[in-house]
Amino acid sequence: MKLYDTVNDVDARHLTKDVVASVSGVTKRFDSGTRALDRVDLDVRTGDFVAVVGPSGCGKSTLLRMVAGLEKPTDGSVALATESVGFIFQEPTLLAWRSVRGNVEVCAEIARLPRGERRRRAQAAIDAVGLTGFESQLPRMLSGGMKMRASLARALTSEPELLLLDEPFGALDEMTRLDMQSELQRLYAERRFTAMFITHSVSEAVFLANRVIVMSARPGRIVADIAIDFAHPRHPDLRYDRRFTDHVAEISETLRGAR
Ligand SMILES: Nc1ncnc2c1ncn2[C@@H]1O[C@H](COP(=O)(O)OP(=O)(O)OP(=O)(O)O)[C@@H](O)[C@H]1O
Repeated sequence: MKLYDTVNDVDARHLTKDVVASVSGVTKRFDSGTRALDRVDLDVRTGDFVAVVGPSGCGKSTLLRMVAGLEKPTDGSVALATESVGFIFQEPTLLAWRSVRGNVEVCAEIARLPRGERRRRAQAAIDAVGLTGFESQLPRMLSGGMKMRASLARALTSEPELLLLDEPFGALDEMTRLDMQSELQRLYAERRFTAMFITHSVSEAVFLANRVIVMSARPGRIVADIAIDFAHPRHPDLRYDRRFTDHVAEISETLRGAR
C-alpha cells in the first residue's frame, strides 16, 4: 500500500500499520477568520466505521474534506495510508445526461479501468445497492433514495479502501433513510471497507458505526470517542435493544454538554 500525505511525505511515516487515516493536531482557520477546528487528533484504523456527530457548524465537513485532501489544515497534518478513497456527498451529484449505469461507471472510467472490468464492477455495485433493472434510467426518473443508491454504487465501483460520507442520508425521508442505513451496513459487513461518516442523527451513528466521535461546538474539538461493539451485520430491530438506546442516550447527553 502506498503511503502518501495530504500535507507532506514526512508525516506519512508516522502512520502505524493498521491506521488508514491519521489526523494530528489539526487546526483550521479560514481566510474569513472563522476557526473551524481546534487541535483535532483522530486515527481511523483499518476496518473502522467511524461516525462523527457534533453541533451544527462545528467543523465536521471541514474535517472530512481535509481527510479527502480537499482542504488543507492551518496547523497540524493529515496522513493517509491509501490512495483508494471514495467520497459520497449529501447531494447525489449524478450527471443528468447519463444513465444509472453511465453514472456508476464514471469513477472507473476516470481510473481508466478496462471496459469489461468497468462493466463487471458497475453491475456488481448496482446489484449490491438494489438498482438491478434500473441501469438504463436517467437520474430525473429516479426517486431521492434511488439517486442516493446510484451515488453509493458509483463510490463502490472503485472498490475504495476508505469511504468518506458527508451526511449522505440527510435529505431522505425517514423510511428511505432507515432502508439506506440497513443497505450501507450490509455492504460494510460484506466488503469491510473503512468508513468515516458525518451525521446529525445520533441513532444513525450508533446503528452504523463501531466508533462514534463527538465534537464540541466551533471551533470543533473531539470531546468523546465511544466504542459501539454490536456485531455486523446489524438487524433493524437492534434499535429497540436496551444497549442501543443506552448508547443513544449517552451520546445525546455528551452532545448537549458539547454545545
Ligand atoms: N470555505 C469556507 N470559508 C469560510 N468559512 C467556512 C468555509 N467552509 C466552512 N466554513 C465555516 O466553518 C465552520 C464549520 O463548517 P462545517 O461545514 O465544517 O461544519 P459542519 O459541522 O459540517 O456543519 P453542519 O453540521 O451544519 O453541516 C462554519 O462556521 C462554516 O461557516
